[in-house]
Amino acid sequence: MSRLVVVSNRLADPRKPAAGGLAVALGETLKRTGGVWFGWSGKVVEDGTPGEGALHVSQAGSVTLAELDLCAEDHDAYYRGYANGVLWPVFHYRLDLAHFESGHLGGYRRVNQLFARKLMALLKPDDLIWIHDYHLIPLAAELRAMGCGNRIGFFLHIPLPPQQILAAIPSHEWLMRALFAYDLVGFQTEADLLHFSHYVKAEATAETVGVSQFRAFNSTVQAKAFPIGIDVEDFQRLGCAREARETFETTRKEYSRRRLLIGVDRLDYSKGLPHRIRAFRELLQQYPENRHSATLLQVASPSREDVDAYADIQRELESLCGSINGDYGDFEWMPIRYMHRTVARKRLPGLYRACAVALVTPLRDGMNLVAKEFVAAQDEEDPGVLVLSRFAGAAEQMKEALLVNPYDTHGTAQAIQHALQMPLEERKERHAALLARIREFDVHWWCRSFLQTLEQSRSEA
Ligand SMILES: O=P(O)(O)OC[C@H]1O[C@H](O[C@H]2O[C@H](CO)[C@@H](O)[C@H](O)[C@H]2O)[C@H](O)[C@@H](O)[C@@H]1O
Ligand SMILES: O=c1ccn([C@@H]2O[C@H](COP(=O)(O)OP(=O)(O)O)[C@@H](O)[C@H]2O)c(=O)[nH]1
Repeated sequence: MSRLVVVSNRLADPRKPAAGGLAVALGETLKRTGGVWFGWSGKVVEDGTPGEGALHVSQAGSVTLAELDLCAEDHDAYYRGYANGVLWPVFHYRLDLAHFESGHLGGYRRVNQLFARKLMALLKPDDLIWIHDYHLIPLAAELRAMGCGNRIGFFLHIPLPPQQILAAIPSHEWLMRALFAYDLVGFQTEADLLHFSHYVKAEATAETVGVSQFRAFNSTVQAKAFPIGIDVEDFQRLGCAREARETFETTRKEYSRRRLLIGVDRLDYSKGLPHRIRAFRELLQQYPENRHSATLLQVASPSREDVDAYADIQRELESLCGSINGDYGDFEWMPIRYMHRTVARKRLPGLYRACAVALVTPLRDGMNLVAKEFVAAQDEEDPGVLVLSRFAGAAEQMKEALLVNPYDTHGTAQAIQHALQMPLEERKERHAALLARIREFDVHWWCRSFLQTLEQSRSEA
């Protein structure tokens, strides 16, 4: 069997807990398969030379970690400037937040070339290479230019927007052409795949070959949707451990007279946090019976704080929470408990289980693993209800949640009220259907089906 080489910007020791869906999912995948995990070390070297970086190789159980340092100039242009200042907002349909600067694109290309050079030195001819996410779209093209003949797959963890939005990126042709250096490109949803298909047909006169192959630029790439999942059993085991049980008990005790709602998100404008808070205010306004009983626990995990748009969203969120607590709260009850910190993963199952309703209401999200974790953590005899944005990738698979349009404040408030009032039988039915689906399409299904398809593209070739 081929060795698996996973490449992503963010990596984490798979033996330790991680925040952020990609690190969590890849850690769980690699713990099983073993192999190499190559990525940025998380270290930024002040005064380092652009295009250079030290590589640190270490062993973490069955996984070899290969971690690359980046100099401050490269990191700023590649991660903050291009990946999170252009690709993240545009791919989340937020052209208004994108800042196009040619220097950032230069840094993005330089870091992808550096990744390619350092990775080439570690590769064996039979390795199966799996590259992840928007930070590294051109990596396969750089590797090919250096003579790499291995099978290379790519998975995009974030949405792919419609052609007209993608085309606003000044270098969109170059970026999308780079996808044709892969053997297989995976998306989170059928909607993303459709956008890819429209784009390559309209902008690159691509032809479809067979069911899921696209031919353009003298290359053929296979493209398919592989919705990412979680390790349901592992998450449920985590829920039985001491820390999760303690969290459950203390939360239940502390809020014994309340109905709890939970939100767990990175503090990111794509997560729709201000919209959610406004819908919660509307709930208190329209359905006053919830005053003094409903409490929203909102975890907002710090993220990308050096990008301006993230500082803006933090200010907006904090001012909204403050104004609702000021308007509605009293000595006995505060409507919102807002935490600007990362909650340890081992505590999350207990927190989710203590809550009657989860609010997962992004304006746009690749998948959203929190939605799946909330379902996995519930007591099957008395489950909580998931209120889920129709614009999260998870909505394609999780139709038994209460699907909402987060831009519709009134409709979202109505759905929250429905969730709080839902009879036990209906909760159990919806939960059982959701649990069955996240079990069937778990993280191991995701990994297996992607890698089998990539392997098959090898035998076809
Ligand atoms: O690495 P950061 O800049 O700190 O950001 C954390 C990760 O955020 C994004 O996660 C996405 O992947 C999840 C798993 O597939 C998916 O459920 C979620 O909808 C996505 O937003 C990003 O794509 C990762 O690269 C980041 O590491
Ligand atoms: O305080 C926090 C916030 C998030 N997470 C984890 O980070 C991941 C977030 O993934 P998701 O797909 O929901 O969104 P992303 O942050 O990747 O966009 C989930 O596994 C969460 O359990 C965590 O452990 N602690």
